[in-house]
Amino acid sequence: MCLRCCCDPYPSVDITCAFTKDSADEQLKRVQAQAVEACQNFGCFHVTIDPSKLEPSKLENAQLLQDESKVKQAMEQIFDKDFLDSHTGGEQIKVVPFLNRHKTMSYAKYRGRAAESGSSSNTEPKQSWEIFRCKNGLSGESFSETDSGDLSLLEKYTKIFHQVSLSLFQNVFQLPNMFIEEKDCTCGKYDCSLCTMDLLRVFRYDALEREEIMNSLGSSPHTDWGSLTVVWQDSKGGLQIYCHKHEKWNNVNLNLDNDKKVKLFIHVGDFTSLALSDINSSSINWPSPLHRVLCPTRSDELTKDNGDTRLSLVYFSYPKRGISIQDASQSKMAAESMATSNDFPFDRYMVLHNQSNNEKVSPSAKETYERMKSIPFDKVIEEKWKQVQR
Ligand SMILES: O=C(O)CCC(=O)C(=O)O
Ligand SMILES: [Fe+2]
Repeated sequence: MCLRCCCDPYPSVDITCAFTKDSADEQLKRVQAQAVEACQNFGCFHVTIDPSKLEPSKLENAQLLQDESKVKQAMEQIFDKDFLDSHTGGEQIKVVPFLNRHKTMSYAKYRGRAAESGSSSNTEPKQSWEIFRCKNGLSGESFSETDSGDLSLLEKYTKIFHQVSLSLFQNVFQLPNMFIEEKDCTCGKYDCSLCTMDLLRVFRYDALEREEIMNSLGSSPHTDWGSLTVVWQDSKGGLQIYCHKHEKWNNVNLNLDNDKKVKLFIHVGDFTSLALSDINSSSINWPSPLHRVLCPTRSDELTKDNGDTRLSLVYFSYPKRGISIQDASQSKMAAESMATSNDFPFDRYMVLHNQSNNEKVSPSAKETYERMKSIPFDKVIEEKWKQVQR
């Protein structure tokens, strides 16, 4: 059983050179080693990127993430009450179309507080918008006829996060290209749908009274299902990671230097962790960290209610369509053998748990792994989305 300490502080790696240098470069080799070590020891790490050292074409629109107040200002527009009323008509779940920069339709989905996203039966005190990198990701759903230009900003953010994720897989981790879908969506052109499951979610967490915070978690404990998650959180913090060894929740502390660097936090997801682990032994090579989010504390001045909320942008990367855990498995033994170890901590992976609220007896996490490992992961995720009623 893997009982490595993964208490804070979490490592921080400046990955700017991953956008500019080729793989023979010594500085990039050091960055690769630091990032891989962070993934092995923690399954998560901070990254910083210095846009002033990049030509804009290397990471388009990186400046949109440079300044916390600008991100918050932009995102407050889409959570503004009047904006929500006019685009969702007061509904708690609504797909809203908007004109993208190609002047064709894209879609974003709003979820209000009553919309449950996880396994617990309580309402989580947050609102969110989500957008798929695939233009047709939401197009099959019913939507209103209004169009909102403000939502097109979500596509720009999606693109930045995708470029960061791609650069990590290709230039930093140097893993095979099946862990991530590189291509832009062309579904409009070819009339297919969901060419990639990659998606951005923007969360706005309510500020709560101090006594309420532990009873009403912003996000209940979970691991992320996919290849990799990229998180931008504002200076309220609130993201916490669990250390299994010390049975302790640790804050993901922010570096608040006003140095104009883009500051993100990276999580390894269940897919990557399962593919890189040696399932025949008991060892997790790259853990998929258990994490949760605490809501911010409400200040005494009621008028400051809005300023007290916490904002985060969370981007989920998934493997290429059609790829199973077994296809991506880096352990030849695990890829070939049917036998899996009884010591491997399958229970730690949310993707292997039935997250629906129905009472029926679920198979064990190990049994689920056995069944799931050879199924294309996009099919697995479609089933998971049904479990959490998306
Ligand atoms: O809001 C955050 O910082 C993280 C949320 C999260 O963990 C998730 O949506 O999977
Ligand atoms: Fe998460």
